[in-house]
Amino acid sequence: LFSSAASSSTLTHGDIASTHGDADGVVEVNPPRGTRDFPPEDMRLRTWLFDQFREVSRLMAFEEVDFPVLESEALFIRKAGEEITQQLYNFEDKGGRRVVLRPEITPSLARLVIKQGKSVSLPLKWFTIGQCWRYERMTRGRRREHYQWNMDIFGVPKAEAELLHAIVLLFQRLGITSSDVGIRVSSRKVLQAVLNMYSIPDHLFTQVCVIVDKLGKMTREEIEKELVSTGLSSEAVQGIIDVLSIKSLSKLEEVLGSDVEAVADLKKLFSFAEQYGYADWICFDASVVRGLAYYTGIVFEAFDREGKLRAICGGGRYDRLLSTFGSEDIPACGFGFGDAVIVELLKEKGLLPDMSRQIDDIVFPLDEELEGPASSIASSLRKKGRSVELVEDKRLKWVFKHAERINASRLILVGNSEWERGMVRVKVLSTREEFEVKTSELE
Ligand SMILES: CC(=O)Nc1cnc2ccccc2c1
Repeated sequence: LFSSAASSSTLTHGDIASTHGDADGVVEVNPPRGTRDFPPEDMRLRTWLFDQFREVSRLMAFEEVDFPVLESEALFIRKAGEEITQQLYNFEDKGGRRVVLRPEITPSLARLVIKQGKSVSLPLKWFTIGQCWRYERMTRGRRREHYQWNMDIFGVPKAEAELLHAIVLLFQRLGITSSDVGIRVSSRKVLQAVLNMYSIPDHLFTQVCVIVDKLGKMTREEIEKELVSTGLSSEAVQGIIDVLSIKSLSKLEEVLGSDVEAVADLKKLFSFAEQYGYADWICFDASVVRGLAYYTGIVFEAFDREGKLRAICGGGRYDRLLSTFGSEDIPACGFGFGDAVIVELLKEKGLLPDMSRQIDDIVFPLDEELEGPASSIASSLRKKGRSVELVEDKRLKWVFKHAERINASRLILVGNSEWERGMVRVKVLSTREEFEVKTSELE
């Protein structure tokens, strides 16, 4: 393309559009289906949200890690029928390798922990904010990508209370209260205990979890049908549904007995919640199982108490994930917090922060031969840490309007008469006060 065009006088739109554009020559300006651009205003909101994620990670003394968005497909092949593994954004690369755009972060975390092996001392407290992908038939018009904040703890058999604290701290930073949002907490060991009561074989456990996670999204009949199709007896199905509708720990204790691990774990967690001071944020709800196959213990998800939105975040314990990758197991727990539902919630609650631009100084030469001096003023102010916009070949009227639009604190006008006296004119936009100052004393 460029070689042919370069031979002619200049590269024209036609040369490029004919290769990249469609009939009328304009290239498709929208991003691929199900994906988003982040123009400045949207990017300011995203940066603000991610800064809250980072600050909470710092408060919790977690270390930041990162991974490629591209991963081996093998990391996500699981047989439990999860929606997330049935919508892999997968393909074969030019080297014939089966790869995916990752649908979640946890398997990458596990891979790095295994790779780091002996060279890292436990416990590990790692966080990352990363884009995740799914290839969903656009019939449902849902997004194919989102960003997730992940917080994970490796090497601590009981650390879920720390994760819940991180989630509560995040909500509090955003101005969300425990009357806006709750966190449903349960344990997969509840379901384990029920399956044992009906002597259902262990290999059905993850499948049953994935199915009952759809409680509330599918009708009870559909769930019962799916459970029966995995080979469960109808009284086992009934027993599962009955236990999963329990909403109090004391009721659970009555049904399962107090020597069941699930009950002991949960009672301990709820007493820790009192000590952390977030007890009014959490509630026991046996129907919480979460839809990922690898959870083995405590699971939780945050929800809006008005019940208008999907889960805001969710997570749990996954003590057996590393052995599914052929490595020694290490106790682990973590959560994922998406960038979509939380923004919907903030909009609902009128909690979106002011996202307008803000810069410190606009520097404007009042005529052409002062462009040099204006650049030196801008340079010295930037060295002092001021954000400076250097404006040129505009009319003064435009500059005043522009200063208002981008919320500049000051307007620095470089004019001939002042410059000859080693001065510049400063206009403080908030107070309208205007004064001259020695160039050398400007800061
Ligand atoms: C509300 C939303 O955007 N959800 C979403 C969007 N993209 C995803 C991509 C991968 C996995 C989960 C995803 C979830």
